[in-house]
Amino acid sequence: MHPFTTEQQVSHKLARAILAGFESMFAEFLNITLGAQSRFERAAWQEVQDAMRQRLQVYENKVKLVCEAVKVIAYRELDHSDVWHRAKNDYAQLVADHENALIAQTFFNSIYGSLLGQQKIRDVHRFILQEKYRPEPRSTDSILYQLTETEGIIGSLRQVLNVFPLRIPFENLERDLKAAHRVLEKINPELLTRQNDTIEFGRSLFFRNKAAYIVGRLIDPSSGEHLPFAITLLNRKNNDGDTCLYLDAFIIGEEQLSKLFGFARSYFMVDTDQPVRYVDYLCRLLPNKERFELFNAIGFIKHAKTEFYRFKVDYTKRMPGTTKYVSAPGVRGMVMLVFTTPDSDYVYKVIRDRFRPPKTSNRQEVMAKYDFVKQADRVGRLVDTHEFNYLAFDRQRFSPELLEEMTSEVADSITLSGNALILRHVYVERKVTPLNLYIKEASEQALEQVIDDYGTTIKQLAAANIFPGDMLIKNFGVTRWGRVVFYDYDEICPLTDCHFRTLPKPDNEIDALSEQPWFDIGEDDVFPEQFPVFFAGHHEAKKYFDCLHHDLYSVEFWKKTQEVIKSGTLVDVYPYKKEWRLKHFNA
Ligand SMILES: Nc1ncnc2c1ncn2[C@@H]1O[C@H](COP(=O)(O)OP(=O)(O)OP(=O)(O)O)[C@@H](O)[C@H]1O
Repeated sequence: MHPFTTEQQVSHKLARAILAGFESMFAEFLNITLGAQSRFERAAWQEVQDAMRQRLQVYENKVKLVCEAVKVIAYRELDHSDVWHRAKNDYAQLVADHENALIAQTFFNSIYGSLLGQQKIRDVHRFILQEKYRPEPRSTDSILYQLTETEGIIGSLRQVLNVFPLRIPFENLERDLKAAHRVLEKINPELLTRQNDTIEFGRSLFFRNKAAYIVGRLIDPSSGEHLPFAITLLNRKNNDGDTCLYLDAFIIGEEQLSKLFGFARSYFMVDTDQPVRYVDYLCRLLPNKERFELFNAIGFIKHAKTEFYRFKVDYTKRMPGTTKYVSAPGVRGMVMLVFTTPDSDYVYKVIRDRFRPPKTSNRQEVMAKYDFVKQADRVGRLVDTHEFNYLAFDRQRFSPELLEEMTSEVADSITLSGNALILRHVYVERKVTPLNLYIKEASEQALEQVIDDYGTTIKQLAAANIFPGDMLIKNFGVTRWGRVVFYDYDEICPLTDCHFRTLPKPDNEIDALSEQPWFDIGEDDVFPEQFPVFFAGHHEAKKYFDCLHHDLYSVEFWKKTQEVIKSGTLVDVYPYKKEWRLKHFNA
């Protein structure tokens, strides 16, 4: 007698097919990641950009393929709830001892969600909230090296660097170590006197853009206190034309490391098949970062969404009953309805059903712009977005004003069902202080600093071939570290698509006095001379900008930047302060 019913057999096949799909997805993701070292050694920066984009596609492409296979396997039973319930249990058993069970479970959720429509999703069919599917702490020994500091911190630094067998030699390691000594003397002299600390660091390098990082911590064995660090390796050609390594920075402390893992930066490539353990470890180094932020930082953006959902549910449970979702502070968007709670670190952005004039784009175009940002090198200046479909909220948690606005402005994106308000489509972003609000409260010194950084942001984005489109200061925000970032993406585009022009001179009085443009303006035309309008009503801010970034008003600046981009030059952006860069201390 056959031990299985047809339905049981189908469930088991589904579980196996999805697991095979997951393994194949993971292998592709890993293969691209494993190439990071060679791309770094060859200084193949264009390939670095291409690989980053390619890796972002792997998950969704694989989900599509597996869905097709699953449709064939499931056949008549495709929408049988109990078949999927059993498939989930079978899958749970198959991945019980899997190194990356957590990510594999997310993959199952993605397949189920894609095939059955997110609306049908219930917890019995996916791995999210049940306690038994929550992450358990595991040992991180297998991903770490430990050394005991016997020759002082600089000697240990030499030992750490020798652990990684890169194909290119150091240009002059002793010079760099001396420079590191001088930096520490200035920034943290106490560290130079420490003895017998344990130095612990990840076995895998973290690659991003043109850099490779060693990430770890110094542990004081007597007190158990620890201090996270990152070592930055860069490369360049020496006088003989050979590509050589050099140490660019030895960054120490949680604040510095936190900036390195900031939400406006691109994703790291960490060549490991144990990413979950890396996240567990990074959580130890950066206790102020959430798990989903760290999964995101190393490129597991789909699994980061599962972790975000857990975080959101737990956070909401802890929220006092009186705390409500309200409109985000700042100027209301014409395209986006944005809400948050006063204490939350995140905002939710929903595309409005109708855009207010003068906006002329549509939902698809806006989504394409947000997608463009996801694929771009965000150079630490574009806030990362997490796109969700069918994200559920407790309706009681919305303030009456917001609920009213939502039912009239984003009715196409919400479903009200009992106590739940389900957002069919929403972007989640890290909350920052809108620049227009920040400058109202800023001291003279803070104002000068932030306006300087606003100009630098525009320049860094330009160098990375990104034109924000709408550069009004209300569209920029300030992070808790005082960095300016951009968050309004509906007019963003590649800089090389823009046509920069000088304003034509009127040759008669009627034209000169006209309030409307009297000359033809193409869709891609941009007139930098008009940029001072971004400061409408902020005279002090404009004064600093005029002084520090006057070049942004000239067509020459923009055209020159376009030429540099077209020549294939990729911008250098350092995710740490100048003071930490050793080059300033080289003798
Ligand atoms: N990440 C964020 N952190 C804090 N506030 C934000 C964030 N994103 C948006 N906001 C707030 O929501 C408002 C509208 O957001 P956003 O600029 O993205 O919408 P929009 O409709 O595209 O705007 P616009 O009408 O300028 O095109 C902002 O002015 C700001 O006050």
